[in-house]
Amino acid sequence: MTTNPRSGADILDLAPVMPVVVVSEAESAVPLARALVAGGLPGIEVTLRTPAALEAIARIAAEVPEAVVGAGTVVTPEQAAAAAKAGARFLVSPGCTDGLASAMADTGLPFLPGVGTVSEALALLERGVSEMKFFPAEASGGAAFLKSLAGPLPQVRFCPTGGITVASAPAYLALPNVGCVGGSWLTPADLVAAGEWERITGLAREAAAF
Ligand SMILES: O=C(O)C(=O)C[C@H](O)[C@H](O)COP(=O)(O)O
Repeated sequence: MTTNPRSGADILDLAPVMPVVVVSEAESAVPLARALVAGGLPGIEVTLRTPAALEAIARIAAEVPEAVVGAGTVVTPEQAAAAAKAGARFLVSPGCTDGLASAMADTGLPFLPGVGTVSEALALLERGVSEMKFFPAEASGGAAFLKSLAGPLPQVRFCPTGGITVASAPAYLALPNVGCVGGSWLTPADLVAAGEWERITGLAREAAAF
């Protein structure tokens, strides 16, 4: 069984790539998680964008103990609590407010709050948070932006997400302040709908080797 992450750093260290998945049917959650784990990616961010998301998190937590399932797209305090109740082992948000950061901290789970600017990163540092999601990565300046931050803010490590592909991931991962990258390219909707689990394992294996 994979160890539960206890800090933001533990989340970043799960694997080079964090699959960001949108689950439309709760029935696909378990085989999807198994396919990613088989490819070497234990950490899975299930976005709270679909009605099936909380059920998907609960099923993965109960049935795939080798996976470390987290909730993504946490945008309200209520969602943070609901995701924790469903069995999420970490939380990820695309942006952050004081209220959301407090709600995520109150769950006792490790979390990666989202930032897109230096000032947002500074606000989180003031709260003692030094691991963050950088979103939307490509649209907000990409690897060049994060490279610029490594000088003034060397204590912050990021999981850039948003527009990253198998081709652009290595440039991010080469930076000292990037722990892992997030992306949805590992679980294309058509492969999930068709139950093409072996092909998803293949995409995961390629990413796990970064
Ligand atoms: O839902 C969230 O919480 C987000 O922050 C958005 C996702 O992380 C990105 O949509 C994934 O990015 P793509 O790999 O470009 O699909």
